[in-house]
Amino acid sequence: MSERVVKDKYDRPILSLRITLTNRCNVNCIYCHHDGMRSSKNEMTPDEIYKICQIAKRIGVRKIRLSGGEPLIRKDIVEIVSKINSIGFNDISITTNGILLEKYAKDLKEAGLDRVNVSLDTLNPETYEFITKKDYLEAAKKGILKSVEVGLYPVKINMVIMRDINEHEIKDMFNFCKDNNMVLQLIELIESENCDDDKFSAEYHYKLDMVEERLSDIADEVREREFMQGRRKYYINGGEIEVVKPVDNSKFCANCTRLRVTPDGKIKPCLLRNDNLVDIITDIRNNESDEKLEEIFLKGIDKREPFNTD
Ligand SMILES: Nc1nc2c(ncn2[C@@H]2O[C@H](COP(=O)(O)OP(=O)(O)OP(=O)(O)O)[C@@H](O)[C@H]2O)c(=O)[nH]1
Ligand SMILES: C[S@@+](CC[C@H](N)C(=O)[O-])C[C@H]1O[C@@H](n2cnc3c(N)ncnc32)[C@H](O)[C@@H]1O
Ligand code: SF4
Ligand code: SF4
Repeated sequence: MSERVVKDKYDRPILSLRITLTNRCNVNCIYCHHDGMRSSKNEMTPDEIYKICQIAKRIGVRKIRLSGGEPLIRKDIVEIVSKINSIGFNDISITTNGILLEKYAKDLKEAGLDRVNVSLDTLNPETYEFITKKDYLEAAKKGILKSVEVGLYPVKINMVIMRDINEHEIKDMFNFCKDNNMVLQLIELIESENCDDDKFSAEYHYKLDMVEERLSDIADEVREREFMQGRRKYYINGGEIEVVKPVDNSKFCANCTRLRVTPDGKIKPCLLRNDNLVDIITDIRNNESDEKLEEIFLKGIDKREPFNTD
């Protein structure tokens, strides 16, 4: 039997769910968009997250991504992954700053986590401290290597590229990734109303078009991820670089297949909008039926619109 696929009004299939587990974090990155939302009271419990994932599975979601804030500062993170794993998704992943990964990587793997994306913008301790306001570079690196060691695969390194801050470090970071069998993701800085410093994006924004051109020239192979915002992957000398260019990119939004959930249990149709959230947690707490909860999910999907259009 073929799996169910729900599409939105723009013919985009909903294949992945991104759950922001908390807005709290153990660092304070200068550019952080906080997954598009600041408030963080009333975080969902593991059972509530489990229920949301069960409904997601019913409507055909294949992939679950846990994010934050920093998802690993939730003390129940292993329990959350274990519960989600019992539902049977194709892919469960976490996006993390890596600082607590040395502690949790093995337990997360055993609980059913498939892979991690770890944010690391620099290998330079001073630059790391400038960006995050903390000196946790070594902890993050240890966490990254531990993830590789326990078999989370692939480990992806998220590097947000900023003018005059780390643009010159791409080659070093690529070598660090290649040497440790990891994928490098270069991310264009997104302007967001949820960033503490609203002038930051304009000052440090660095267009990745030239970088992509250069990668095209030297790549042995280029592939496109059709159901993942049409992103391109470049294979170079046995290493891999993916480029994430969400800014003013209508193709990126036209190929967006993910729905989001906020820490306090609202369906969030788009990273960059907060005027179309749909509350689902109230009905979960009222023990409403799965059919009713599915209807709420579908209402969230109905509100999806591409943020960037031509
Ligand atoms: N505008 C926009 N940016 C996104 C979206 N999803 C991810 N991003 C950006 O892409 C970057 C990487 O996100 P991750 O959480 O590591 O996950 P991913 O790369 O999207 O997912 P995988 O490739 O499956 O590992 C982050 O900097 C996000 O800000 C999205 O739906 N819209
Ligand atoms: C909000 S963080 C949450 C997960 C975790 N704390 C981390 O840093 O990986 C998710 C991803 O968004 C990226 N991000 C945050 N603010 C951004 C911005 N303004 N532009 C582009 N990416 C951003 C981070 O680098 C990280 O890879
Ligand atoms: S990007 Fe991640 S690690 Fe940095 S402040 Fe935001 S949530 Fe925390
Ligand atoms: S519509 Fe565009 S901006 Fe909104 S979540 Fe999807 S890719 Fe991101």
